[in-house]
Amino acid sequence: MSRNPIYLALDLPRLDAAEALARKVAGHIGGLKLGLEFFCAHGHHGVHEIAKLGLPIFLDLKLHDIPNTVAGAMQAIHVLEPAIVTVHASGGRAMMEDAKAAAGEHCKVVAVTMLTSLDENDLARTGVAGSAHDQVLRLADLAHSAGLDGIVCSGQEVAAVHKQWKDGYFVVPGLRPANGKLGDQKRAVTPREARDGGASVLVIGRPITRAEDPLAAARAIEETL
Ligand SMILES: O=C(O)c1cc(=O)[nH]c(=O)n1[C@@H]1O[C@H](COP(=O)(O)O)[C@@H](O)[C@H]1O
Repeated sequence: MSRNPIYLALDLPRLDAAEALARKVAGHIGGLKLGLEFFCAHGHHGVHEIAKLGLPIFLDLKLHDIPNTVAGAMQAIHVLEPAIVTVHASGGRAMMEDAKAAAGEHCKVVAVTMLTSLDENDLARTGVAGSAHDQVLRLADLAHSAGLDGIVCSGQEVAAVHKQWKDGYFVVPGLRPANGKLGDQKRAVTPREARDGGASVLVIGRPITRAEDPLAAARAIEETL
């Protein structure tokens, strides 16, 4: 059986709580995602502590700056040996090329295309006309041409991206079980739909971390896949 594609988003302010939760659901997930909230609060020390659980670490820092600065940041996180790191595709081709060149040999670098908390109205307000679908495909193409391993997109676009980038690595967040609370997510699909669309990684946070019984929630999601 292939590896469990669920990466639990540990967006929790306390390190001990994050560690305890990860330990509890470890048998029902394939990896752990540490994002901005976690990294700003706990830095390298926090990553080392969570890595002790033995699951692959997805360091979701969504780097977005000039190429030289992003390459320097990538070098600085080398020691943490992340399995996956994110940059923003809108940082441009040179930035993505330099990020990939600076990444560790076994680290997948994936580009965030259009955040799953945005819809087409939000996109228009940033000055980008057209559909979410077109914007994601355009940025996926740019990330591919820059030599990245894959992209981050919503489950609404993943099948289309998969069609044009057969061996890409596709990270899909913004997932909600049927009838799950959306919160700030606007382009949500179920974990099963994302997997069927060709997602390589399913990022799931609040449906597990905020559940009354996180273990039961993780198990129930795993069973739908
Ligand atoms: O890069 C990401 O992981 C990401 C990209 C994106 O477009 N949307 C998105 O929600 N995420 C992350 O995925 C996680 C989703 O969390 P939940 O909405 O709680 O499941 C959060 O940690 C976000 O930072």
